[in-house]
Amino acid sequence: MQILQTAAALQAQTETWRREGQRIGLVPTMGALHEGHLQLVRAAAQHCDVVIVSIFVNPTQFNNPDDYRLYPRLPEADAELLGPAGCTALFLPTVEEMYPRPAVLHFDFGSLERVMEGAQRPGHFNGVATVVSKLFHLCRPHRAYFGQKDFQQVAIVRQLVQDLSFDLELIAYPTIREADGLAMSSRNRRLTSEARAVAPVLYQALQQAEQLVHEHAAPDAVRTAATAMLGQQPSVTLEYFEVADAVTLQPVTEWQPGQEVALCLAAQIGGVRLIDNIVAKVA
Ligand SMILES: Nc1ncnc2c1ncn2[C@@H]1O[C@H](COP(=O)(O)OP(=O)(O)OP(=O)(O)O)[C@@H](O)[C@H]1O
Ligand SMILES: CC(C)(CO)[C@@H](O)C(=O)[O-]
Ligand code: BAL
Repeated sequence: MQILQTAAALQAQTETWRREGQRIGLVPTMGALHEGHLQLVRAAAQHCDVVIVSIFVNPTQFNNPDDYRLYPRLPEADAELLGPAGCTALFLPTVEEMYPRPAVLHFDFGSLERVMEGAQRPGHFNGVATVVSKLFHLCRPHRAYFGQKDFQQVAIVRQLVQDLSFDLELIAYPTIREADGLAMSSRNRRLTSEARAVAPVLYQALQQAEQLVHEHAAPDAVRTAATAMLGQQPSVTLEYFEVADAVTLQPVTEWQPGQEVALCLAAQIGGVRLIDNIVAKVA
């Protein structure tokens, strides 16, 4: 596996691969890799000739300076994991390499970004769209892999691909969980053992909500039940629990038969912010 640290080196390599007719897979990450990331890399290796993994803790998508400062950074350990998973090239740029001057691009994804993560984290999706666009230009992937754990991010990137006519296939990969149901996340490393013991309640609340959807409880009753379950845990601060249409991401007030709904939440446990979701189908 080669490690590339400059945009110029990455561009030269991807141009060569394109000329040779190699199919390029891209897995963008912020590092502190876990099994969720590695499954994306393995999936990319299965379907592509070469796989680029980027590790870049992107400052422009953080609205909270402490969250950015405390984000786990483990580049050496990450590099060890990537070769065996099938990564061909690790792109590990500095902030100055990615942003030689302050980022000024402005994206507007309309109603898709005015809810949930977009509403709670001002500027977040502008930063995501900026860095993902740059990565798409530098890597010129045939396929780009993203996790469903970041459900709204997938919807935003899908819109970005369409709006800017990126010639690539977007692959949304299912959420990988710990044995107790907690969605794998780099931020899980920051949980204390007490917080880690409580954290599976997030998935339990989602499972309860899914069951209620299947029982045709009203959307507001689903929200209320989830909020009540999470409210029983003093260390959990719920930011939102939403029942959203899985395509438009807008809050659901009435079920449509056959509709897919995304049950999405964000919560802080002991000061660590986690997100999770389940997609359920209305009978
Ligand atoms: N548990 C998981 N299952 C599947 N994909 C995942 C999982 N966790 C992260 N991903 C995906 O990996 C890519 C990189 O995510 P990122 O590096 O932010 O990791 P993360 O674990 O989501 O970290 P955090 O949520 O703490 O920022 C994203 O497309 C993300 O959706
Ligand atoms: C897609 C991404 C790598 C952009 O920084 C990030 O938002 C993430 O890790 O999900
Ligand atoms: N995977 C989500 C990226 C973020 O929280 O900024």
